[in-house]
Amino acid sequence: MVFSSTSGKKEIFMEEPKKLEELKAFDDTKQGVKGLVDEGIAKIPRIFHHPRDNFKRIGDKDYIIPVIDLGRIGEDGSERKRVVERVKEASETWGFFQIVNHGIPVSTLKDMIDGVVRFFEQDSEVKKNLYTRENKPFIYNSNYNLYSKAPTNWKDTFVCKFSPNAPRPEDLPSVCRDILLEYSNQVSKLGSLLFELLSEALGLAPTYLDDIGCNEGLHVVGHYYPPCPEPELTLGITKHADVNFITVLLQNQIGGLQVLHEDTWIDIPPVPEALVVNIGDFMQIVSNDKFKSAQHRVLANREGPRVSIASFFSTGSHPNPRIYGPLKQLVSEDNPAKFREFSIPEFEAHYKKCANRTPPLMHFRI
Ligand SMILES: O=C(O)CCC(=O)C(=O)O
Ligand SMILES: [Fe+2]
Repeated sequence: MVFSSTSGKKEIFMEEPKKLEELKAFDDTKQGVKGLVDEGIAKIPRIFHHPRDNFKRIGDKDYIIPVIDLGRIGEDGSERKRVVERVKEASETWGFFQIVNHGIPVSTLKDMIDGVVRFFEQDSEVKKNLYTRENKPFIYNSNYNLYSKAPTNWKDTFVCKFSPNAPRPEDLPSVCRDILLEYSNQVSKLGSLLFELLSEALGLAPTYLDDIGCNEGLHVVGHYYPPCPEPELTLGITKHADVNFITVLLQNQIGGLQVLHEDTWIDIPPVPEALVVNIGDFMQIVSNDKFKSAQHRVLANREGPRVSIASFFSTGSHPNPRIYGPLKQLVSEDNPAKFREFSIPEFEAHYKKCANRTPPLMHFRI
């Protein structure tokens, strides 16, 4: 499962509701936001207008979010301890950190970004044939929740589902098939290491989170944010939290990603060769609020395209008999469970019905 949720607070999305016919006309082009930019529009359509918020903004190339070097953790026990401590602190404070020397070769990172660019910049008549809102192993469209009340984002996206069921190679587009297979393989190994470090950061055995199925689902999502003629009117991705265990994000050099921390938007600037890791709602729930699933967003940009690849680690899909809730080891009389337990089918039913109004963190909170 991969989901994301917008804030649970009541938000005024637009002065007037989005008009179905405008959404449909945009969807029917099958050319996404990139198609609008290719046409040379100078003003963005109304469906992309977002409300402003009143949060402060700091950052602009300040490296506030920790950058953690994973380089020597295999060789040196005391180095591993220090890394686990930093992962713990970042997960508790920010819900976000960056990692360097993470084991994925720089050439693979570069090839993956190039592969996403190749996909979105291929011949539009060929790409059009892949545009879909059906549940397939590889889904390309613009705004998976286009027809919801949420504002429309200035981006196009593909989702590729790698596990629990691996796609057949022929399900993947040939322009980026090889690198998608290579990158997913590498990021999956990195995910296992991150779950070990996060387990240790919670004071658990290294395999604990893996054993409870946090690492069974992997979706690799390619985002393409075309340059925007009126970036102050819209967003690349509206404020949301990720509804999974963790996300590993590769971004190109354009920037725009921000995390909301105590009513302030903080930039997460691109660091060469680094990957961004963020905690999702499920991790906040199993950690009983110790780790934070932080709200984040992406600004639209005059420069571009911004390209990012988000790898979502989550539970596998049906049948998953496990019950999720705060881990028994992390609750006590003094620190009682802050969420009630739920099954995945129960979670999915809730999500389908009203995720955008009540994110799971609020719905399952005691
Ligand atoms: O593109 C980015 O930097 C963020 C993507 C993101 O937040 C998401 O896919 O959930
Ligand atoms: Fe996200």
